[in-house]
Amino acid sequence: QASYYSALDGLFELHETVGSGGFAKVKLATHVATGEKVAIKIMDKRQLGEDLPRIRLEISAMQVLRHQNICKLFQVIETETKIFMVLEYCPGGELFDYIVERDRLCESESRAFFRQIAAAMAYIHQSGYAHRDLKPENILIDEDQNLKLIDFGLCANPKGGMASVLETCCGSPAYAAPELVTGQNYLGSEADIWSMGVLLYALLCGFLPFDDENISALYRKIQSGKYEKPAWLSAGSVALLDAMLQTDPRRRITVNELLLHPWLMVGYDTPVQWQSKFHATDLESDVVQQIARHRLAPPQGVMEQIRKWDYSSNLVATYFILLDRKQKGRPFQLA
Ligand SMILES: CN(C)C[C@H]1CC[C@H](N2C(=O)N(C)Cc3cnc4ccc(-c5cc(Cl)c(O)c(Cl)c5)nc4c32)CC1
Repeated sequence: QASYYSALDGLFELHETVGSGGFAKVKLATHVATGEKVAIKIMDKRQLGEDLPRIRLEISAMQVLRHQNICKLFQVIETETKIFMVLEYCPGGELFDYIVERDRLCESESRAFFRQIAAAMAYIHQSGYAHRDLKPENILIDEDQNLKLIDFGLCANPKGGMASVLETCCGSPAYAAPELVTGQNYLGSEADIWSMGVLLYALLCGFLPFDDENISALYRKIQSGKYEKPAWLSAGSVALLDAMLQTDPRRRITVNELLLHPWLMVGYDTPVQWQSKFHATDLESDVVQQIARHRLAPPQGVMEQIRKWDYSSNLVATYFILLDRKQKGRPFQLA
């Protein structure tokens, strides 16, 4: 397996492979200009086949969706055979493994995580998207124990905004809403709320509310909406789970009602800050200054270059990576 890619020469130093999902390989790397760690998702276009449109969708969604709880896409490098996605480093790995290692999380840790998932989903829905494949395998943990959503390969951004219904059936069955498994027309935002209910249950219990090796038995359980309520679940947790795991999507809690639900507020005196901390318009001037100084170039010229938001350029990646360090309160300088 060649682990030398000329397209990355001088831009990134490649390290170990940390995972390989079906048609992609994920390697850790160091961004040479800033010395910062990143992850690079490497795909071979010839192996992608009919999955190529899904990757294009994931890339375009991640370029638009910039949020503190969504894994940041810093750069996209494409050759005639490969696509390289340069991504925010999440050393904590998947939330799925985090739960498995602990059996289940206590209510307060589940709440701290769930508030971040609700923030990401509120932002995604407000941006006119639906994720449609929410599960702990698609949620990563960064170096500060913050959650980062990944895998927007199934996300929908229907032309008519969220109001239009989505026909395609997708995502992972155990997290799929009843209206989805019965092939009815459904709203991505409503199906996402159901998946969030399944996710919250997985955090609090360490197993799934609806599970069966037999797929049609699983679908029947999902459509029944009946699930085990272990004794360790508080009344507040059960009330919220019931509000999200409503089989009738019209009776299901909406993401805006969720953000104000009492369960999310226990121990917190502020509602979930779901708006994105990232502003595409006004650039962070001290980051621009740092780059301009290092390049011995006028700041104005650097700003104009960045504002093109050309994801294939190393300048945009450098800006994003330094901005990310600043937002994490870490020192940022150019190597
Ligand atoms: C089965 N899975 C869905 C894939 C698994 C691959 C390794 C990855 N990882 C790990 O498992 N560490 C232990 C290290 C690690 C560090 N930083 C990462 C940063 C980004 C990503 C990432 C991976 C994929 Cl497949 C994406 O589409 C996106 Cl948008 C981002 N994975 C990272 C990652 C976690 C997920």
